[in-house]
Amino acid sequence: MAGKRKKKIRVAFRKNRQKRTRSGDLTRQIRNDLDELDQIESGERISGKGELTRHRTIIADADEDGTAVLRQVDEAACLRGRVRSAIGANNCQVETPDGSLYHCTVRRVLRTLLRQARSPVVAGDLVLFQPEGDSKGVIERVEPRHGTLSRVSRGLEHVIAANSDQALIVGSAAEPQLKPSLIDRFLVSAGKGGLHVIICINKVDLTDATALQPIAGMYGRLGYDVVMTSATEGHGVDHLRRLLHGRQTLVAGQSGVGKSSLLNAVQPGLGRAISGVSRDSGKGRHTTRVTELIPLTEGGSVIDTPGIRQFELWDVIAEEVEAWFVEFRPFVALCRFPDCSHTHEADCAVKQAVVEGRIASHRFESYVRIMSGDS
Ligand SMILES: Nc1nc2c(ncn2[C@@H]2O[C@H](COP(=O)(O)OP(=O)(O)OP(=O)(O)O)[C@@H](O)[C@H]2O)c(=O)[nH]1
Ligand SMILES: [Zn+2]
Repeated sequence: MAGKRKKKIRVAFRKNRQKRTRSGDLTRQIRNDLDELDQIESGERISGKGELTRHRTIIADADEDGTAVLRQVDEAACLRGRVRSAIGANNCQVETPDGSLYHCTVRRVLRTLLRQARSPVVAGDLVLFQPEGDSKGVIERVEPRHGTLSRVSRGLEHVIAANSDQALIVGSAAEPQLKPSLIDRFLVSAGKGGLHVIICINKVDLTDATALQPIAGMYGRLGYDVVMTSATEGHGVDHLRRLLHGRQTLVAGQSGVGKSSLLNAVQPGLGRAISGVSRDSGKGRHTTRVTELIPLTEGGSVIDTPGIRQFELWDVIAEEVEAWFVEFRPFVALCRFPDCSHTHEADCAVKQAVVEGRIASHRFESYVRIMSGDS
């Protein structure tokens, strides 16, 4: 009997979908999402026709990048805010423009729609939520995102944070050793996400700074801001503070390079936990576990992210990787084959430029590793 009811519901749902598809107001993304919703509802979750009807009327549109938008939200009853942190869909901190904090959950249908993206709501998201009392609420809508950083996790896109102007990519001169290949991966993702990049090399107190000049100079010539810092000794902190002032900055980098220490130095009193403290208490590394937006008192905000060991790239196609290796550009047109991937082909002008020292060999090695799917 229950089976019969589910079948009826599925048919009604499908008919409705076909009708709307014909009228052309559903994008391919939303059709996929509806398929998934269908599957879920044909399973255990649906409680009755009323609920199905509610879903049907709520689901209206999806933007091309898959960000779902629920058009029929009662905007007058909602507040706007920015997500400070999101630990799963039931635990989001949202800040309104007047500085009030709300502890929000995410409307179930929105979660279902965005399930495939694995990131229904992330730090930095601009949302519309229905307040419940003074400090709680339900997120009804996530505005289309810009300025994102993503990575792949179990084959799915994992948006780390949204709506930033720039990414601060932190590496350390030592402990752990600087990993240019990781920086190069970040550069591709940040470029793809539309973020300006600042490369920060921290812990310069641990090495001879002149040894870092060639690599700093190389990234500088490629057009990235480069800043050398020592969070413990204060070196370069004023420069970094100026670069962050008034902007929305996403902070990323390997674990232990000093991201939290740098933020504490930029804004004294911030009190971000640093790895040394947790190591003493025996809790090991990866101190920053939650991606969190922190307003800066002098204007702007930073989004601190957990350290990332392996930064896999999301859905990058060959042409895109090439686009973010900006120094390849003058040579690409000179390759013998117009679709040259600059890996195995003969008469490749990019490879020739590497041999002649006009492209840094470690940059070319990073490129080859990314193209071969190595992480
Ligand atoms: N010598 C030196 N040590 C530093 C510097 N900055 C940070 N450290 C130390 O490096 C360790 C890691 O610092 P964190 O600030 O926790 O690093 P993190 O990048 O935030 O680490 P995760 O939270 O795991 O991502 C701590 O023991 C810091 O004291 C620096 O400029 N010089
Ligand atoms: Zn080539």
